[in-house]
Amino acid sequence: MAAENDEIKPSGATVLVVDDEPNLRRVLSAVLARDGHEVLVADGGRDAIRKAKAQHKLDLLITDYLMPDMNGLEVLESVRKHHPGLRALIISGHGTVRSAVEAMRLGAFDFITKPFDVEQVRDAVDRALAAGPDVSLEAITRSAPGTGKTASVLASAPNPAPLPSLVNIPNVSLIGSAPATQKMASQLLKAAGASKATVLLLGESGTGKEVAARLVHEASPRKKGPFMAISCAALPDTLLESELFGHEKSAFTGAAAAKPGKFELADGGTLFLDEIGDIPHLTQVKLLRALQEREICRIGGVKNVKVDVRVVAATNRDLWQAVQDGSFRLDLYFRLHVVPVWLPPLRERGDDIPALALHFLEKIARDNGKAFPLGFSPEALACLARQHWPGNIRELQNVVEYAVVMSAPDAQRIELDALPEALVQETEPQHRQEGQPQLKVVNG
Ligand SMILES: Nc1ncnc2c1ncn2[C@@H]1O[C@H](COP(=O)(O)OP(=O)(O)OP(=O)(O)O)[C@@H](O)[C@H]1O
Repeated sequence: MAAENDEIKPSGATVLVVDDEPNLRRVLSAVLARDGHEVLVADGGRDAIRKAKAQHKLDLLITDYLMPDMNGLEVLESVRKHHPGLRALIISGHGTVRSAVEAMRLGAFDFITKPFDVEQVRDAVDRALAAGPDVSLEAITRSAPGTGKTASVLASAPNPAPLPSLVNIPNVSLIGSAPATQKMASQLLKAAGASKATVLLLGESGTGKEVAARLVHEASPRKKGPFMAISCAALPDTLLESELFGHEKSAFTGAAAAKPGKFELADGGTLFLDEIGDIPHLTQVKLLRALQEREICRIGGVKNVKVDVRVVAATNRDLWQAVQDGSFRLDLYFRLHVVPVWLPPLRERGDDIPALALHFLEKIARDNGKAFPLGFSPEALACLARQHWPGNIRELQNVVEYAVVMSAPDAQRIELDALPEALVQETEPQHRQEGQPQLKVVNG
């Protein structure tokens, strides 16, 4: 088995291993050398930069995240000045997902949490080497957008734990640190990295599918391209087709001028198709063709137009069930079900409720021109925490909005009596028992 694997592994690469723990350096060097790579070791960031500078050829950096002299992302940033496009694996025993997210955003290939399995590292090394140099390099060494600080300064901010934002990239703020949320975020970021793969977001209404779709776009190499969103349930059949594929002049009554559809408008970027489970049969056929051929034909048009679009689709329906009962095409299902990501209901990430509630409180108070209340009273927070939240994060947001409106303009905090009465009266046990995920994720 090992011998078989050895035959297909990339070998002969030059790898720099940076870790202040001698044992780890030893283990990693031994494993990599056994796989036929040339291994350089450094016991810290400065040593790594010096060695990288002196090195002509470097194919991969494996660096610890937390080291006494600098963190792994700073090492990556500096080393890349001498080795543009260098791939990196960041290893951390202190791996908050936030650092992982930051690492991926800055162009690290993978983030590995200690304790790790040697096979896991070998696998990550193989994938990083097989991927070749990172061509989106400028994005890594550039200053982090909108802050004026360098990305490494952001990443090394002391103790990220009190910050509620799990992912905070321009246009996207994904709040939450519950294990289910972390898993979701890490899957979304991995999906983002595969710039063409169709992503299918599965989750109940209000679980953050649009936020997730934006994250996939903004964290992907397509982020400079457009992000277009359309709700497939909100439009009558003919209008939906015209919105998706566009139309030529006089294609139908009222088509006074030619109009490009969302597929064309999203060229080079991402198209978010919300409520995909609701599209009519005929549109399913056309969508399938667009996904297969990567080209569309406007309504009333004669020529096909090539489009470079990544589709992120979302549904709160059980799509597999829809396939079973004949309302959704099997071939389209498989076209969409490439990278499925499950968005857990809020009741399965109860730990996120305080951070989400505070996030909405700040945002809503600001939007309403109110002074930002300091927070929630313990009773109010406890009440929020024990709800079942059938409407998920959107419902929590609505409740916070209600509470802001109901509170006195100069209220220092949100009290229990500012929350909707029905919520306050609800009792924990009944509602906790009700909630079961409504969706089945096939092969997910
Ligand atoms: N993790 C999160 N962090 C911060 N805000 C969030 C998060 N998830 C969702 N939201 C917010 O909650 C609201 C509902 O999210 P969103 O519209 O993305 O849900 P959805 O699953 O698309 O809902 P629907 O299926 O009803 O369209 C939005 O205002 C969104 O900004």
